[in-house]
Amino acid sequence: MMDVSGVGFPSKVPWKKMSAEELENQYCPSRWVVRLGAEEALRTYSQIGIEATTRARATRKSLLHVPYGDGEGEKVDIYFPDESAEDSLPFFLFFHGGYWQSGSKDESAFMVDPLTAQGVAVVIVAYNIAPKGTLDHMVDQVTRSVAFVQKRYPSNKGIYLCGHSAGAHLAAMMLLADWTKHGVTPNLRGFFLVSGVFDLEPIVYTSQNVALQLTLEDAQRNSPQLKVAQAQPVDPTCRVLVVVGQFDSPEFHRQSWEFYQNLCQGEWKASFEELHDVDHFEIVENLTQKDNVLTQIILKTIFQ
Ligand SMILES: N[C@@H](CC(=O)c1ccccc1NC=O)C(=O)O
Repeated sequence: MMDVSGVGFPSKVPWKKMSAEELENQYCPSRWVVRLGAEEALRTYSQIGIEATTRARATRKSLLHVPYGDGEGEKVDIYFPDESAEDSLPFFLFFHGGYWQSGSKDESAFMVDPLTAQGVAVVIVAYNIAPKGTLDHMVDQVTRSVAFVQKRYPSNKGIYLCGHSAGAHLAAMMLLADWTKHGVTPNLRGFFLVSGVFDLEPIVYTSQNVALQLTLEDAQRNSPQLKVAQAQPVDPTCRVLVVVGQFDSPEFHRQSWEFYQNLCQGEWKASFEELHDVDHFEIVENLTQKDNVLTQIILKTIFQ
């Protein structure tokens, strides 16, 4: 493909100069894991997620499989701190990753233990992954899940959205949501966008698109990167934290950094963190631990 940036300048879209093989590699997070082989990394991630979910369901007060809509699969699990009023709490919503085609709420309750221990209600959101769901449908589902939490807990002490990888994309789309058609403006106080993808165009040219079937137009319509600098925050004090792991691929680093820069061009109260010594999966696995840096950043943001 042609480099449109001019001779001697690094391209603003380096992926357009990559071979198909290199692009595939850049967008396959498990291949960048250094501590384990790719398959073992994926297995470990899923095992830690399942263990954390089993523990959360056994030890925390919870409401499981609560419908946020009429569609099959439109369910959330809500985990509460012990002995607290259910409604006047900060609510932390988590959207799992898996390239919009794998993962589920039933293996994604990573952060329930350390956050509920500090008085935060945690909501793990399910959405219809591909090929059942299209990306437009997932974005609509996630929007309705956020509106549902606000309607059910109107005296909440803030709604915080966190997503990982593809889930970070879905969370980022909420920066652009039009709440008027949902009859409620959620009390959004913070976003934690962990190892996300914000410009979906390169995904169209990878094997991830076999299940997703994104056209270029679908990808552009669903790319917060192209829109966020022009979007108006509902609440200008709402924090947006963009986080990437040291061992995430260069393309994942570029996606996070450029999204952060676009947030700064708009009126968002954004910050950027590269987390030392973690890969695409450890960055979330470590949220099971209370003394982990990202867990602490999340708690400080909620209780600042
Ligand atoms: N097939 C992908 C899996 C993957 O990307 C992934 C798996 C679990 C949670 C997040 C992921 N990435 C983005 O959503 C890989 O091998 O890295």
